Amino acid sequence: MELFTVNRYTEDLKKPKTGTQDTTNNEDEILQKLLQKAAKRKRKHKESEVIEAPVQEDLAPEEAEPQTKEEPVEVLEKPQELVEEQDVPSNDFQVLGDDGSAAKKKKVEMQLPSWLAHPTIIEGGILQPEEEIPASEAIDQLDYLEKTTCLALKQMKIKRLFPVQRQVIPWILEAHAKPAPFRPRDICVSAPTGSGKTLAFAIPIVQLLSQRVECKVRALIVLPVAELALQVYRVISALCSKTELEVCLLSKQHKLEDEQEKLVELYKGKYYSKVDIVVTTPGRLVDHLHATKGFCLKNLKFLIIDEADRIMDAVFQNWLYHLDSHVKETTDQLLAGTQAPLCYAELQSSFGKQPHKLLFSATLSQDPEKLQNLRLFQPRLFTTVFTMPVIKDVNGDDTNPETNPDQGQFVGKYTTPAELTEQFCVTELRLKPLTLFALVEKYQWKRFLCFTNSTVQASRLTFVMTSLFERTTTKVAELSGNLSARARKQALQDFAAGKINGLICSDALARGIDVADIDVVLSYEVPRHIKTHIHRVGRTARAGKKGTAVTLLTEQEQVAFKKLLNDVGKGLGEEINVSPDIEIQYAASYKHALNHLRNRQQKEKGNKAALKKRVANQAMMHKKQENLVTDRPLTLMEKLQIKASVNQAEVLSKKQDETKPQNRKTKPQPKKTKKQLIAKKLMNIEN
Ligand SMILES: Nc1ncnc2c1ncn2[C@@H]1O[C@H](COP(=O)(O)OP(=O)(O)OP(=O)(O)O)[C@@H](O)[C@H]1O
Repeated sequence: MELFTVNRYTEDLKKPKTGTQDTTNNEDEILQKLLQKAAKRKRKHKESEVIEAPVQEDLAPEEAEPQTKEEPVEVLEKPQELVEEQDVPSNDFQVLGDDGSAAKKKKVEMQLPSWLAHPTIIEGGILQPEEEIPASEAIDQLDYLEKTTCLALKQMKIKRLFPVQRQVIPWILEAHAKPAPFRPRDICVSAPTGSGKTLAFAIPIVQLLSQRVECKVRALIVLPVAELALQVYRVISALCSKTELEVCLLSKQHKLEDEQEKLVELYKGKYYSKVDIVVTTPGRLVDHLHATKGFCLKNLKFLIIDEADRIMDAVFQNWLYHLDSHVKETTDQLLAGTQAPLCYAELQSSFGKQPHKLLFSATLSQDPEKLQNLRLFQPRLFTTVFTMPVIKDVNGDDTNPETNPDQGQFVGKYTTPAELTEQFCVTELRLKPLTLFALVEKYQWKRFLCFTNSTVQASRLTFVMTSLFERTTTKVAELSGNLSARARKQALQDFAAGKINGLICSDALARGIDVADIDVVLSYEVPRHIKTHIHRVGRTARAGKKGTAVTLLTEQEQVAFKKLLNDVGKGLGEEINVSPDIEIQYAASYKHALNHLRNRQQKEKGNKAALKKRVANQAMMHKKQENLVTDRPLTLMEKLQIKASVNQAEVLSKKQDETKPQNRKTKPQPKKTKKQLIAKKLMNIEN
């Protein structure tokens, strides 16, 4: 896309006239020509002023549209602007940054690649209640679903397919039914949260792999966090229950050795794969690519990236680079390097050698160009964002801009589930926790998620809310990256079982987590990005069920948040409020809660300072001992190593201190651990 046009005037200068004319004469001639041109223009504009209908050939198309009578000021002003421009002799060069020329610049229109501008629209966005589904749509009536799949779906209590599944599943199955050298187009699917994207890729890959003879890793599903990977693993395992396919979950929640045992086996000096489908996080995948002998991806048929925009945004140990070198030995690389095959011969040679890439997300539309890092093969986009492709006439102009102003605007638009109601509540910053408490009490929400922007805030808010809810039946807990994987799993389980009513979360878990029947999702702090908002509110109103999302805003935040929503074609929603005298009503308990928090923070500060001092003292003591024991002084490297190990110990104990607020009452025992650590380090140095 061209952003600027720079005209270089070179022609006449390059061709000096032959004979007696020197360069000076030539320049004079050019100057004459330019002055003539300027005079000609002046004449033209004088004429246009007379007839009061200016010819605006230099203006952008929308500016050149006939002016209505309601805007007389512009009609008079535009010729004036043009006349003023003529005062400076034109030299046919476009001066960058020049104010006059900037006014003339044509509006730069976003030109999407064809595959983004012409998506396949997923029809039937609203998920109908089960009772209203016609018999013809029941899963056993769908001829593309195998019996084993229907059986598994029935066990999962699924009676019909959702729109995204109805569209994507047959498409993938059909694409793979075509003979060589046909290569299926890679696909990107952008559909709202809770619309059933997991089954949309799980069903076809399980069906297409179920007839395999030898067990090899043929499908790799990559998800951003361990909790999500576990969730998808469960769905795939349930689908595979009626087949011979083996599924394996790789995530940091398990020991690497245990996973290695599940992945491969060594028989008579040769490694064999024990699994067909691998569900993993990017980080863990890289660990196995480096450390697991026999973990082979050369037979990969499907590469599925869920929450694709999130995964492509983050670096995640450069996982794509590592994956690339492990997939297929072909001349054209999977994820980087040469272009996708263009001619028949290339297509034939690459047939079956590259995995079919399937990308899914609810917010894929932010910057789909990023996905090009994956070298998608003739990608196809499936989306529920309802905008028609731009229809251009032969001159490249939009044929009907008035009737369809949103045409072709896929990028930057998001859809939330139709069943979601969005609301907001305006409050003061100092009263936010109290407002949150009052809202839960007023609406009697028994299952809610409350999002904050950081783990520290999640931890503090949980503390205050626990104190506020002390005398009620409502129980809240923290669910953030602060906690260990096990603690997070436990919190989610307790919430699902109804032992906890509210989870106060950081955004680490805003994506993809599927917990049934959440009454309301609360945003305690305004999300920094619109994508975060879409994923937060998407934890409710899932699978066709109704849900509510409430954002707590201060007066100032309200303006910024409204803009954030408007930019993607959304509105603030309905305003709700709590009684204005909540402050008086709950004054005592709020004061009590805040005092508690203050004490806790002071204690934490004290603990940290004491710990730091203790660690420093230990390091000093140790150094002295070392100098006594060994005659020789420590080398620089040894000193650095000791320092690093002490620092590491310090960071570790700090982390433990932060992540286990409930254990803070127990006496810290860092002395022994640190001694051991230093001793171990020294042993290593000496060895
Ligand atoms: N055909 C179906 N019938 C009934 N329930 C379904 C169907 N498909 C999926 N579900 C249920 O809908 C819920 C949401 O599905 P899923 O997690 O796949 O959504 P998603 O589109 O991936 O959402 P997100 O973008 O938030 O990750 C799940 O509880 C799932 O069991």
